[in-house]
Amino acid sequence: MSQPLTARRSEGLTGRLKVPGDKSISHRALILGALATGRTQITGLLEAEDILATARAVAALGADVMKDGDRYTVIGRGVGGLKQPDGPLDFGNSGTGARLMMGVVAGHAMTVEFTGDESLCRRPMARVLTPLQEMGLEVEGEGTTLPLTLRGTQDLIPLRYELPVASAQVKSAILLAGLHAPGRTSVIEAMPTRDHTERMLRYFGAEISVEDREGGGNIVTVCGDAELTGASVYVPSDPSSAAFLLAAALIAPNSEVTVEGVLMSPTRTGFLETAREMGADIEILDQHEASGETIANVRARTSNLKGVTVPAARAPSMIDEYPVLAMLAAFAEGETRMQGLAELKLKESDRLAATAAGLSACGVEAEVDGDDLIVRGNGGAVEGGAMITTHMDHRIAMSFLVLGLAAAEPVTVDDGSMIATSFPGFVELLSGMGAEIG
Ligand SMILES: O=C(O)C1=C[C@@H](OP(=O)(O)O)[C@@H](O)[C@H](O)C1
Ligand SMILES: C=C(OP(=O)(O)O)C(=O)O
Repeated sequence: MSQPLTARRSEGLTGRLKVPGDKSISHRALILGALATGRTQITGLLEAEDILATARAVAALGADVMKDGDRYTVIGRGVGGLKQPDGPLDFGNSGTGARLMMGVVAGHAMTVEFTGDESLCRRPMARVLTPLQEMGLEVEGEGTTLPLTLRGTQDLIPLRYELPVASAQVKSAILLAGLHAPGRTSVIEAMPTRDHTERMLRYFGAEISVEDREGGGNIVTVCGDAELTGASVYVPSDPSSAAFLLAAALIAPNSEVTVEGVLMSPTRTGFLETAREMGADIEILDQHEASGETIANVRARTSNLKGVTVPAARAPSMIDEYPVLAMLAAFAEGETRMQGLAELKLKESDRLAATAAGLSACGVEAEVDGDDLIVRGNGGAVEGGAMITTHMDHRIAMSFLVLGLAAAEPVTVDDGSMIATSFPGFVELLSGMGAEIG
């Protein structure tokens, strides 16, 4: 059942708060925990629908997943040791969960049906299936969208693969399959994407190397027949979730908000870099290392913003933040052009089209020009007063609710229920900052 939500113009948003754990690291902690021998303890795991779907999937494959207070424990079955599940694996709305687990199932002699919700069943899977089929995975039928039945094998062949799209999900699926293949599996990426799989694999004891690729990017190589050992994982706050609260503070008058313990991996900080180029008053405080990642407190204050050009090369480091960046652009003076965003058409919805349509409905000049998104702000005044179609997309819902906090008229999103897929507590945290939302 859809749950409309409305945000009204609010002033003086303030607070020092934490957002839930990083979604990418949470998926990987559960998956590597299941593939390791022994006990993996995870603190700060994101308890959102996408992650709970991955937890159910690894449990269906034979790992023990237990919760005790705010700590999760996974008892793994070792690389190649998972068992045939009794029924289909349902990944709900989550592209990451489905695609990474395809890499895992590829390395086991089992037949597994993968499925998901209406949005996930529209998303392209060939990008993962093609390299995994080269390694030995079999796919029943001709389809390349879920539901799909996959047959893995214990005799995977190692692969050297050049990514045709900048995608951490594809890279990770191949590396996870590579754990099961004898020899070295390499993924060549022209643009560096988030590197959480590589970092965590090394932390769990896999042999993995990252070399510079000539002309830019990386060559990531994992050694097969790997053994992983259970470890303790701390999940820092998700920078993609933090971006919504920081954006709200930047556009709502008289606001100052600090988000604590945010993951600051350079593969994830494109939003902060771009917002600063737009003139945002953002400060990075108390930066330090924790569990092999850099984290910091991030403070944002109401700012006068100006339009900028965002180069395509920055896209992987802020791929999920473009819809909310577009909301900042709506309040900026002048044109913001976000370049090279073909991948955004393939997310939970076509985010380029959904963002441009929603902004136009709110009286903001916005258009899609090929793979670019263009937003023309007029320096602070946004009408609002629209009902936004979210197309089962959590980030579209959250972005337009943020816009509504600073628009002249209230903004309603047709369905806020999908927010729970990545950011449980979003509405409550904003309310706690003084926002009129509900
Ligand atoms: O690897 C990951 O955890 C993710 C990678 C990105 O997708 P792509 O790999 O498709 O760019 C991102 O959009 C998604 O939210 C999480
Ligand atoms: C694209 C996203 O996630 P996924 O691909 O895992 O569904 C997202 O969270 O914005």
